[in-house]
Amino acid sequence: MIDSILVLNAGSSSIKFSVEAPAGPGSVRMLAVGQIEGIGTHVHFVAKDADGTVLAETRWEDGSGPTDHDAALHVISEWLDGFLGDARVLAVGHRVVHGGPDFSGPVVITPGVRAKLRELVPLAPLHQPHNLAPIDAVEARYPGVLQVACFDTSFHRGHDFAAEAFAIPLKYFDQGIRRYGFHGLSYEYVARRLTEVAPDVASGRIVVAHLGNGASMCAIRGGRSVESTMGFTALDGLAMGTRSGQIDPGVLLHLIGTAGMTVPEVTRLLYHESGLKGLSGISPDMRDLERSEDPRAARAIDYFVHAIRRQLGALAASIGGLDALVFTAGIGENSAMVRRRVCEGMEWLGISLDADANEGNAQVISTADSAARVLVVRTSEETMIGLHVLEALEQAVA
Ligand SMILES: Nc1ncnc2c1ncn2[C@@H]1O[C@H](COP(=O)(O)OP(=O)(O)O)[C@@H](O)[C@H]1O
Ligand SMILES: CC(=O)OP(=O)(O)O
Ligand SMILES: [Mg+2]
Repeated sequence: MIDSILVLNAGSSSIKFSVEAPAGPGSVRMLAVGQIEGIGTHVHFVAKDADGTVLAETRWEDGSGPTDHDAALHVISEWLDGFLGDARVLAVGHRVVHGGPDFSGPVVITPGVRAKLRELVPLAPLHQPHNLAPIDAVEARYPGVLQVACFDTSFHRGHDFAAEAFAIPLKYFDQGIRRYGFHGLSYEYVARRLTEVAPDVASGRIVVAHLGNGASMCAIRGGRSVESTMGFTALDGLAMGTRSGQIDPGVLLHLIGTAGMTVPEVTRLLYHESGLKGLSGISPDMRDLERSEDPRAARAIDYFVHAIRRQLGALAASIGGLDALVFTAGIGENSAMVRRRVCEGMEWLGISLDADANEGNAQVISTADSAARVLVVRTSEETMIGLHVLEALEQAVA
């Protein structure tokens, strides 16, 4: 087995991983990739090799599978132990959702860094604890190995003040109460992929819709992030699997002030009980809602699509038009229905969808004469993390 870089990516409903081999300066070769997805709903483990051949797969339909991130990490570690055999683990890269004001790029994890990342747990309760737990597990399994944290927030640093600030007194901005934006590793990867799959528009005005269990959108111009729908936390913007997305802060004042709810209760409401799950009363999982004939499922999807369309208009305004719209992540890559409904009636923005290409999950799903290109790009936060880790390894030996 080849000396490898291990990548771990804990999302809100999944843990994804990959094993990458350094393949010369600035490039990695994927040896294996896998995930446990559907934590909390239909939990499913799969690992594949570079050709997509399934190396291992388990579906637990009877509720006996891992029910939380800790248990999911255990399943993945056991599989990785067998896969890696006696290979040397050169370094481990972790997705860490919140980098706060201090981390604007990947960082080698030291006890001091680890402590700072722990302080950010309240700002990303669905992610940060699950991003940090594997750091300790890896240190116990491979003592002293180089570990690198790669942040969802980094790609968005450098936004203009108007896109980064809240209109509250400036001292709060200075205290770090800003719009950080998330899913940055995914957007960074998609921006790079566009230079390969759509080089003529890659440096233009792009809106990327990362629609997974967590969902956000990003306006990109000249390959750089200009604006994100997510803010101080990964609660803002679009409605998500279990998160509310944008909400009038007056609602929170009412719930806490007049209705007497506690902060932990409101936290639970906004992070765990809202979004598609809260609106439908059925499931946070888009696949369940697409299958359901319950009108509440249809209304939850209506809300999800409406929020995306509204943000698409807003983000196109912030970059002065639209050269390409890109769909990515679990829903964006797989739900032709959501993509179709987002694009319907968007001719005013230059979008003309090719219905057959969309149904067939093609890479380009706009018509040949569409003024704005519409694409489906499979994201890989893991590849982006692998590349960042490789840079850190090269710096460590330089
Ligand atoms: N074939 C599919 N059709 C519709 N939705 C899908 C499909 N496959 C996955 N999804 C949705 O993708 C979401 C999970 O996306 P993912 O990017 O893996 O999430 P995470 O935010 O945990 O990383 C779920 O809502 C799931 O229903
Ligand atoms: C930031 C975020 O919401 O991530 P995920 O979509 O992986 O839950
Ligand atoms: Mg994700």
